[in-house]
Amino acid sequence: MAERLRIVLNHVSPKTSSVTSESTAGTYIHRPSYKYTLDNLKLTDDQRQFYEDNGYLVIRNLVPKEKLEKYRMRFEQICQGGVKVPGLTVMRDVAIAKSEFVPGQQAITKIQDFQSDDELFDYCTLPEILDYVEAFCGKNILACHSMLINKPPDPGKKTSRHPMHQDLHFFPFRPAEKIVCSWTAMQLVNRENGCLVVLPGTHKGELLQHDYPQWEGGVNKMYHGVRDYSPDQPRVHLQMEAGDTIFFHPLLIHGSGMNKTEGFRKSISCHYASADCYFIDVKGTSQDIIADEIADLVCRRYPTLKKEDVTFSDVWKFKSRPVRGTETW
Ligand SMILES: O=C(O)CCC(=O)C(=O)O
Ligand SMILES: [Fe+2]
Repeated sequence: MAERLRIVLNHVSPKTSSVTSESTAGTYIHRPSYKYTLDNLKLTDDQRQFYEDNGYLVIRNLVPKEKLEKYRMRFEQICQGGVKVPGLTVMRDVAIAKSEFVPGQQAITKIQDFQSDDELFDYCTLPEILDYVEAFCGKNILACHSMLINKPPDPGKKTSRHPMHQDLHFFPFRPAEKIVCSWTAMQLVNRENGCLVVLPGTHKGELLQHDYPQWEGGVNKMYHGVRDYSPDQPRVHLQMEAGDTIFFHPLLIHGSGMNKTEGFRKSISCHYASADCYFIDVKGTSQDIIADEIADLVCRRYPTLKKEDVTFSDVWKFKSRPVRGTETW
């Protein structure tokens, strides 16, 4: 009987590796072992297995176009200086003097940390997205890192590229499988304007050493890349339409290409973590350099703070907001 059950279950679920456990009734049953996803109602078996194997999943047409238009308009208002958002980080391109909205100012490549702006933070609270996030983080979800990325037309120096990296490099919380990024294209994003590039399966590896790449034309602030990255590994270029959303694991190696068009390429993203995540001390690890850089940035913004008082963990706790469930860090 047990042998027959084993054969039947293996036959039904040939793609999932299985572990054998003994049920209370004493019968051997087979449960698929999943490392990167939780039991959930949202993902189909194929989607779940795809994420397990590849470390990412694209859901087409997930975010309504009207929402994207609202986020775009809010971004424009912020860039024009009409709205001040407390805590917002504005990043400008190293090489491009021509801004999209305010002539004579360095181009804004990214705004980060819009947790205190209800209009942009609306993206991080969308039920369409959180229903998927539950499959990775569980029921108590914190939005911990929000970004709107505005990849500028490349000035010919290739500075619009985003080096290949793992997002976990920036985070002092674990476990990695309880963290996920949602990244939504706000327009057509393709190889011409610099789509996301991923190395499937790299989420199964370790957190690697990151540095600023040695690029001739300069590198944008915080654009750390994987050291000794081998460009020969299989890579996938993800062409996406407005509203298409990718969910990906924080160890997945990814980056984005040069923007060869005349327009700014826009996407919006949020990293989520389970409220059950715990903090680690990054002293003496490969994350030391990013912790130090972030502490410098915070001290420049709040000059009354002393660097030794700014802990990497506190910065992340400060930015994070519960978006499903009530638990927090
Ligand atoms: O949108 C992009 O170009 C990629 C951005 C990214 O991966 C990041 O900021 O961590
Ligand atoms: Fe990233």
